[in-house]
Amino acid sequence: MQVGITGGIGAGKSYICRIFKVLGAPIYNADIQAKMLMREDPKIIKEIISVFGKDAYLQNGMLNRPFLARQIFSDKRKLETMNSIVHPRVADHYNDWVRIELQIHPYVVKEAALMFTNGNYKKLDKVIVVDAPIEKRVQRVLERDHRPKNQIEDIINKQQGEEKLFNLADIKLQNDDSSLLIPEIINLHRSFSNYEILVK
Ligand SMILES: CC(C)(COP(=O)(O)OP(=O)(O)OC[C@H]1O[C@@H](n2cnc3c(N)ncnc32)[C@H](O)[C@@H]1O)[C@@H](O)C(=O)NCCC(=O)NCCS
Ligand SMILES: Nc1ncnc2c1ncn2[C@@H]1O[C@H](COP(=O)(O)OP(=O)(O)OP(=O)(O)O)[C@@H](O)[C@H]1O
Repeated sequence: MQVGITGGIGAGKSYICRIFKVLGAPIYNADIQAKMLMREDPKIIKEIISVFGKDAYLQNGMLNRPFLARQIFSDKRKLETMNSIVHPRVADHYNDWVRIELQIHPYVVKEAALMFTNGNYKKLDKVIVVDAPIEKRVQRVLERDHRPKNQIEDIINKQQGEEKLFNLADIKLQNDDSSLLIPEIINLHRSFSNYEILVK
């Protein structure tokens, strides 16, 4: 079974994935894997340099994340170009990963900020949307990242199309401290672990 976890910036996707991980589920973090491919895949590196210039990488070959973040989160066209370079490769990489993981685990969790606008949710058996009040999300990201507040607002703006489709999710988790998350996640873990048996 393939479970997706999505939600806007700072909603708590990674926080919830850490709990699924403790319960034994393999987690695919699309943000992290995208960065790995952007650093290691020669074809992607070439395309990124041709669009964004040599400043896209630091001298040691690492991604120049603040530079790229300034470029793509303030310019819709550049964001779309970046998506078209990176997302197809992430999709292939995820497909290779999931084939192996599902041989040994009853379910996997894919964490990604984008899942509905690109149609990826259709390949997943269940999708969880994590949500929290906007002020809380901004506050969490201000504490987590060294990111200017206006960039957080830009990102929220760029993710609006995705948020409009959150009603397509199967499960909604409110991560606003108003309810206990861990028992809810343990229940989901139990039902996902038995999903194939119940469906068959
Ligand atoms: C520009 C980059 C290098 C900035 O890295 P940085 O560590 O500063 O930010 P981080 O990756 O944590 O992203 C910040 C927030 O923006 C969101 N975000 C990242 N990429 C996108 C995107 N293409 N569309 C919408 N939201 C995005 C993240 O989910 C997160 O909420 C990085 O975000 C990136 O490479 N993005 C493009 C690749 C991509 O689409 N990744 C998302 C998963 S496929
Ligand atoms: N319920 C919670 N209690 C305490 N801290 C939390 C909770 N949920 C999230 N956080 C913290 O808030 C910050 C943002 O959460 P997290 O990184 O999981 O969000 P995200 O949805 O994965 O964000 P992004 O889209 O930016 O990757 C993190 O520092 C995380 O540890």
